[in-house]
This record gives sequence, C-alpha cells and structure tokens, in this order.
Amino acid sequence: QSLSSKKILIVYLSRTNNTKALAEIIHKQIGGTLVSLELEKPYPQNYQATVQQIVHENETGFLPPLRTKIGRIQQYDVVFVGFPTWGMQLPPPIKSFLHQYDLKGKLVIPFNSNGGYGIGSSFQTVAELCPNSNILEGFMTRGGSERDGQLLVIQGARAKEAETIIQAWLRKQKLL
Ligand SMILES: Cc1cc2nc3c(=O)[nH]c(=O)nc-3n(C[C@H](O)[C@H](O)[C@H](O)COP(=O)(O)O)c2cc1C
Repeated sequence: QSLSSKKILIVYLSRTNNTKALAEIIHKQIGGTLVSLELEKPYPQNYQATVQQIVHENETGFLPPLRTKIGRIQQYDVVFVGFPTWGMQLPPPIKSFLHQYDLKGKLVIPFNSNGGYGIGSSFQTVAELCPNSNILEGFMTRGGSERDGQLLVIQGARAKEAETIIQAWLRKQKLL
C-alpha cells in the first residue's frame, strides 16, 4: 500500500549525527514529521563515561526521561524509529520512547547506524516493546565509531550512497 494517505512520524536518537543523516534521507524521500529525541538529562560528552552509564542503565532497566514530547501520537499511521547500536542493544532513550508511547496498530519501521558490529538485539527489542504493531523489516548501515574517534561519517559521498540504498529499501518494502 502507498503511504501517500498515511501520517508518518520519523523519530530518531543520534549522538554524533549519523542516524540523524539517515532520518533526514528518509524524511526527504517520504515526508512526514521528523523528531529528534532529546533527554531531560543529556549523556556525558565523554565516550567512556557514556558507555559506563549505558551499561548501568541496561542492567537496572532505567528508562531515561525524555525532554521531547510528541503531540497526539494517535494521529500517526506509520512510525519510523531510528537509533544507533549502543552496547549491542537498543539505546535506553528508545526504550523510554517505546514505553511511553503506545504504537498499537501502527506500522513501525526501525532503522539503525552502528560502528560495524551490527544491530545486536536492538531490532528484536523494538519488536518486543511493540507487541501490537506491524513491524517492517528495518534498515541498518555502518555509521561512525566514536571509540575510534570517527564521529559523523554519513556525509558527502557516503550520504549519497546511503540515499541510494535507503531508496532501494523503501521500494522493496513498498513504501515508495
Ligand atoms: C555509548 C556507545 C556505545 C556503542 N556501542 C556500539 C556497539 O555495541 N556496536 C556497534 O557496532 N557500535 C557501537 N557504537 C557506535 C555507534 O553505534 C555508531 O557510531 C553510530 O553510527 C552512532 O550513531 P549516531 O551518530 O547517530 O549517534 C556505540 C557508540 C556509543 C556512543
């Protein structure tokens, strides 16, 4: 089915803007409302401190409160959810988002950038947290590697390439 009559929300979490670049490409191709998820209390600048904090949050199941509020989530038919892989898991702020907003009955489409180790359990966790949604096959690509000092890499020629791959994925999913 075509998306032309559907209301689309594109929500993403991004620390070094790789996932943001993917979100903007999707937005450019299919439109909708683009929202960056921000926290009440941002993570530290320091990479190692952030890694440690996330390990702890994952262990305790802590759901970091979101500063971003989404108005009338019921209005959307399709929700793209974008995030980096953190510690081979779904980042805690995305867990917060999926706990806070009921995506029942909606088409939910994950997308991801990662440092080269893949999505880990992240897409599986999205499915678990959206038991009453229709989950489409997600998109993932290699982004940066903050550990190795590689921040934004999805730019220039890499962004053009990502655009082509994303378009093919959206077509395959019959979204374009
Ligand atoms: C705290 C933290 C943990 C990460 N853990 C992983 C990981 O487990 N596997 C992986 O492939 N990349 C990992 N990365 C790298 C990011 O997934 C990758 O750089 C991604 O493109 C970042 O997206 P962003 O620019 O939208 O923030 C981690 C990055 C951070 C900051």
